[in-house]
Order: sequence, then C-alpha cells, then structure tokens
Amino acid sequence: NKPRRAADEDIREEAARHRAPANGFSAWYEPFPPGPAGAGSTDERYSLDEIVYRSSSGGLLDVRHDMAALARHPGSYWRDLFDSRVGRTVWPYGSGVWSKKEFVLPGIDPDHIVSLFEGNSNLFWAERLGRDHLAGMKDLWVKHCGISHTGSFKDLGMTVLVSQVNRLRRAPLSRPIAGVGCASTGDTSAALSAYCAAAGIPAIVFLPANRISLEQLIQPIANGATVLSLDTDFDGCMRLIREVTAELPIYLANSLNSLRLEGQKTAAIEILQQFDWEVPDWVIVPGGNLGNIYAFYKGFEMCRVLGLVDRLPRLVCAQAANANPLYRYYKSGWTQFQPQVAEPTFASAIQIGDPVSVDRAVVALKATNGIVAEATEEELMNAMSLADRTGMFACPHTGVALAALFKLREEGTIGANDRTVVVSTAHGLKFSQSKIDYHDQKIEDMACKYANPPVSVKADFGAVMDVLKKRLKGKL
Ligand SMILES: Cc1ncc(COP(=O)(O)O)c(C=O)c1O
Ligand SMILES: N[C@@H](CCOP(=O)(O)O)C(=O)O
Repeated sequence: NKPRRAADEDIREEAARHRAPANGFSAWYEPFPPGPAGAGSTDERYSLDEIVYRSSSGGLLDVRHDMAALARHPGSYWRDLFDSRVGRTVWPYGSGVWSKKEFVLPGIDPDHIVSLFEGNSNLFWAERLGRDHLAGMKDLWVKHCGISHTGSFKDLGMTVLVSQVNRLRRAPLSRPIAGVGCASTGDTSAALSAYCAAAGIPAIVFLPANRISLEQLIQPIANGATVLSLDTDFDGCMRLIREVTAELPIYLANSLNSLRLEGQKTAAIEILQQFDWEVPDWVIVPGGNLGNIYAFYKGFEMCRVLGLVDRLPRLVCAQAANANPLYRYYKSGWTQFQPQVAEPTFASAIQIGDPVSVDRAVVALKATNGIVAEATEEELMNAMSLADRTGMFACPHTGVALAALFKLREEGTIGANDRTVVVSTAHGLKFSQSKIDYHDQKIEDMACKYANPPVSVKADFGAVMDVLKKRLKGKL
C-alpha cells in the first residue's frame, strides 16, 4: 500500500516530490495542413511558449508532436500507461485529458496545470434507442462529453489552453498577459471563465446578445468574467475578439488557437480506451466552428500512427440546416466554400456561418472517408426528444447528431451491426427553455411529435384517478 500523503502536503506538492524525469517528448506549432507523419516537415515552426495563432502566410497553425520520440515506445506501452491512470487522483493524471499528457502538452510542468479533473466522461450504451428506434442497432453509444464541469466538451480544450497561459504568466517566462478572451455561443465562454477563475486569471467573453441560453449566460457571470453582450451574431463576436487580441495583451481562447484541440482530441482517445482499444465504425460529431471534428480526427490518427489501434473510424459531421456552410461545401464536392449568415437554430451553440476551422474539417473528413449531414429544426428537436424518452437528457446539438444518425441508418449507410458513437457535446440542462417550448407545443410550424406536457389536475383523489386511468388504459 502507498503511504498516505502527509497532512501538510497537497496533491500538487505530492506530485512534485515524485516528479518523473524529463521524458524527451516535445511539441510545437507548425503551419496547417500538417505534412506527412514524422518530425521536420517544414522549416516554419514556433515554440508553444510563443503567442502566435496564425502562420506567416496567415493560415492556421497545428500543434505537432515529436512522433519519432513517442514511437520509441510500442502502442501497447501507451495503452497500458493510459489505462493505469484512469480514475485516479494522482496529479495531474486523474484528469481524462492529462492522463494522456505525453500526447497533449508533454513539456508542461504539472505544477502549471490548471485542471478540474475533466474528461473520463461516460460512454452511454443507448440500448433502447438503438433497438427500438433504429431498426435493431445493438452497438449504439453516446459519448457524454457534456456531462462535465461546465456542461460541455469545451472543458477538455480549456484545461490545456489555460494551463499554457498559466505557464506563460508565471516565472521564469513571466509574460505580460492581462487576461484570456473568447467569442462564444455560450459554451467556450463558460469553460474559459471557470478555468480562469480556478487559476486566478482574468477572463473576457464576447457573447452575441440574446442568442445564448440563460444557463450559459449565468456561467461566466458567476465565475467573475468580464462579460460583453454584443449586438451581433457569433461570427461578428469572433471578428471583434480577433481585432482586440491583436491590439491588447489578451490571449485568444477560441479554437483558432490550436492548443484547444490538443485537449479536445483526448475524447477520441478515451472512446478507444473505453472500447478496450477497439475502433468503432462510425463517430458522429455536431459541427459549428469545426475545431472539434478535426480534434477527433487528430486523436484517432495519433493512436493509429503510434500503433495503439490499427485503423480509423469513419467520421460524420452533423450541422443544423439553418447553419450549414460545411454541408453545402461537401455537397459541392468540396469545390465551393461559401460563408453564410447563419439563421437562428435551437442548436444555438452551432449557429455559425463562417467557421474558423473549415479547412481542418475537410482534412478530417477526407482522411476518414467521412460524411457531412444536416438536420432541420424539426428533425433535431424530435431526435433529441426521442433520445430523452429512452433515458437521456440530450441537448439540441446532440439532437443534430442523432438526426444525422437516423437518416444514415434509414438509408442503410450505417448498418444495424455497426458500432456507432454519437458525440453528445453539451448537457441538456443548459438548454432547458428549448425543451420547455417543445413540450408545451409552443413552437411555430412544428408538430412536436414527442411532446409530453404536464397535466394540471385538481388536488382531488377522484380527479387524479381519472387522469391515471386514462393514461394507463389497457395497462392496469
Ligand atoms: C454544444 C456544442 N456542440 C457542438 C459545437 C461545435 O463544435 P465546433 O465548433 O468545434 O465544431 C459547439 C461549439 O461550437 C458547442 O458548443
Ligand atoms: N460553440 C462555441 C463556438 C466557438 O467555438 P470555439 O471552439 O472556436 O471556441 C462556443 O460555445 O462558444
């Protein structure tokens, strides 16, 4: 048995005492798209300690790992190492993200890490939904990335970004970073505010006024962030935060910053781990700014290249029909990308018309023989509500992914025996108003097929019995 930690020592201090020797792994920024696997594919590279979001030609950047160094260990070494860390409190490996530290930010001192023990999210076996509503699917799973500290998958990326900012601000680097800022449809802002509050770093969030849920709005307010409610949409907020971060010493926290994706990619690695390192056939991800679909690809591809698994799943990116620039691009045979002014959607966190990571998404989809699907408002709300009827409490974005699954299953693209994972990106409780409107049948031009409004009854035994007998007719 391990001796108990001394009473005057916390888990960071305990970890510092047991600090592993430097492991020789490293990572840096390179221009996107990445070259072939292996180090040294380009001369342009930047240390992760530099504050840089774009390449010299104005393109995206990507975090690149020294794959040759990681490949000195066989895949079985990494599988065993990651498995040995699951569900522990050893700093920082108890986090689902930092349990894969060598694949994420290998060089960061654990003492600089800002973690809320994120990740390790539930992989839910959607037994009834698959069997009863998807023509006998037996191997349907929902990765509940939204059952997390701030209620969305953004925690996975934000722990990495805020940890790196913490490192930059502290000695010996001592960079004069006044705060960290983002534009947001409500989830990035919640995660940024929570991690900054935990680290004591100022957070600044730009939100499109009246376009995010009340639950999302209260999160940064409660965490003490500077909240700017702007009379524009998300794309307008994004343009503004980019201008502001170019002018002021405010570090940019949106997924344009490729550090975020290093954390988000661990959800893909976690899925493989939860299946005992077997690769699912399909993974369906709702897409907005399009960083996450690439993050999933990166996680899967890294595991393939390093021999933890031997193939990639096929990826599906699902968009709301009201905010579908990637879907249109895909339908054009990847010939014509047209940004759009996104229309309101119940999946409000993906109401994005000019996604920053469109080129990243294309790489991910082409490499995985992927598909882009779309869902109308009625389709996504019905899919979400039907999933709820089978024991989930899905958010509308998960509804978009589920609606895509229904279509692909119906047309036979996804087979009854295909192991399929739907990525649930946020907690349904963050979007309760849309559920209330659905169940109240208050949505214009929507039949709300699965509405289940509460029944108002007189507090009287007879009246209650009448209602129950009617409801349970034939079952009593
Ligand atoms: C709940 C939710 N689902 C899905 C997405 C889409 O992720 P991405 O922007 O990385 O495509 C977002 C944010 O955009 C989100 O907040
Ligand atoms: N849904 C996001 C939109 C911004 O995406 P990001 O990944 O680029 O930060 C949000 O919640 O703000």
